[in-house]
This record gives sequence, C-alpha cells and structure tokens, in this order.
Amino acid sequence: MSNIIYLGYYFKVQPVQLGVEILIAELGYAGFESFMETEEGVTAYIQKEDYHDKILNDIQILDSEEFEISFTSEEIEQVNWNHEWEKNFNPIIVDDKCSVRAPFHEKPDTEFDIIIEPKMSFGTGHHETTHMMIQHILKNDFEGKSVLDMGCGTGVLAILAEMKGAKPLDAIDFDNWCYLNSLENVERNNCKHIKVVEGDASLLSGRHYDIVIANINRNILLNDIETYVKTLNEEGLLFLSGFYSEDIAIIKAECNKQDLVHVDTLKRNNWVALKFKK
Ligand SMILES: C[S@@+](CC[C@H](N)C(=O)[O-])C[C@H]1O[C@@H](n2cnc3c(N)ncnc32)[C@H](O)[C@@H]1O
Repeated sequence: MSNIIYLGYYFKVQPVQLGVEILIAELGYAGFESFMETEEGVTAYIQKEDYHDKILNDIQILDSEEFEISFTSEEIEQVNWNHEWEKNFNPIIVDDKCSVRAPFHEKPDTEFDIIIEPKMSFGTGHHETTHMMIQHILKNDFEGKSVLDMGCGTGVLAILAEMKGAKPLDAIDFDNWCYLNSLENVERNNCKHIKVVEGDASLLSGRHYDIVIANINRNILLNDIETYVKTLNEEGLLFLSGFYSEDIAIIKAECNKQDLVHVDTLKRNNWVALKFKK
C-alpha cells in the first residue's frame, strides 16, 4: 500500500515452533505492516527503505531467540499511480454516487465527481480500502462537521468530505509527495476548506474534530488510535481502514479501550473499513 519505496520480505517458518500468529505478532513489533499467510509461511511488508537495516537486524535476533526461520527480501519498485490509472482507464464509480477520475476522463453522471492526478500518491479509489472509505463517507452525514483525514494520500477522502459539506478539514500525510499532491488535488477540485499539512499524529495535540478518517495500516493505527480519540468531540465518529479481516479483533480491542463503540463494518476482498462512535 505504499506510495514510496515498498520493501517486501518473504519468510519461511521452519518449523512453526510457536505458531504463525506469534510470528506475525513479533514481526508487527519489529515494524512490519501487513501480513499474508501462505502455505510456506508468512509474507510481510515494510514501507520505508530507512528501516531496512534495523529490520534485518531485528529479524536475525528473532530468528536466533524464538524461531528457526529463513527469509529472502525483495525490493518492490515505487508505484507510479498515474501509470496504474492509465492501465485502468475507466474512472472509479462508487455506489453510483461518486466518481474518482483523471483529468482526461469524460465527466461521469454522478452526484460527486472527484478529479485526481495521483502521481506517486495512494488514493485513486482503485484500492479496496479507499473504495470502502468513500462508501462510509457517502453513507454518513458530513454537513458542517469538522474533519481530520489522517494519511490523506491524494487527498481524495478529504475532498469528498468537503463535497458533502464538511468544514473545516485537515488533511495530513507524513510523506512529502502526498502532501504536495494533496495540495494540487484540493485546488483542482476547488475545495476551499481543506488545510493540507505534512506530518503525523504528533501534530494533533489541542486539535478537535467531529469526524476522524484514517486509512493507513494496522500498526500505525494501533499506535495512533489513542491520539485520534483524544481529538474527537463527543458523539464524534472514527473511520478506520488499511488492514485485513484478521486484524478486526485487535483494532476493535484498541478502540474499546478508548471507550469507542463499534457501529459499522465494510469488507472488500478481505480488506476492512470500520466505523466507531465516541
Ligand atoms: C493507504 S494510503 C491512504 C490514502 C488515502 N487516504 C486513501 O484512502 O486512498 C495511507 C497513507 O498514509 C500515509 N501515512 C502512513 N503512515 C503515516 C503516519 N504515521 N502519519 C501520517 N501519514 C501516514 C502514507 O504516506 C499514505 O499516503
């Protein structure tokens, strides 16, 4: 799910002494972000190239202490979402109500029409998690609500939220490409109430929102949910995506710890988008 450099590590557990679940938990602590169980073991992904050496070191410790594992790592090239977009020429239409399209697409007949030139940022609507977050936004009342879009990517979710009447909005991403790309897309869609900021959850102290949207990944969410909840006004809503069905329990447990109530679940190809209420 990265828009930067995406490193993929392929692991084989030999033998599975403590079980794949525990290996996945340990890999999570080491900084990996998503996991797929395969017949041979686990495929785990990490987003940032900077972590490469640290991860290799952690994995070697893990190997000697807890597991007998072998692994290979593979660097996956930076994704240029414009090329993906051109390959999938058709605009994305969600629930017949919202289209996400490139400037060169013809204008579809939908209530909401979002124009995105993604370049290197994630968020064209092709991905399941973006699609489901769009569905959540379409289903909920955003009129006059203050909104945080954390991990904004192309800014697509904040843009739709503004089109549905939300204001003011903060769209935050820690990646410089996404920050610059969101600025462009916000302007391209004529949004007037979105402030795009480069950074992460450490910027949130003292800020308050009626709705927080975060489509990131399991580990960042587990780390940052507490901070998001502190920014939520009473009766506020939190929408979370970027993880698989297997992670629902751990995400719900973290939200329950923060006294949030789970109210809605969307699933698409094993990806999940959850809605909570304060
Ligand atoms: C899965 S993409 C989602 C993009 C867009 N919101 C969407 O729904 O399509 C996750 C985004 O979160 C950003 N991100 C990852 N970790 C972050 C963090 N700790 N703080 C802020 N942004 C982060 C990434 O740069 C990426 O643009």
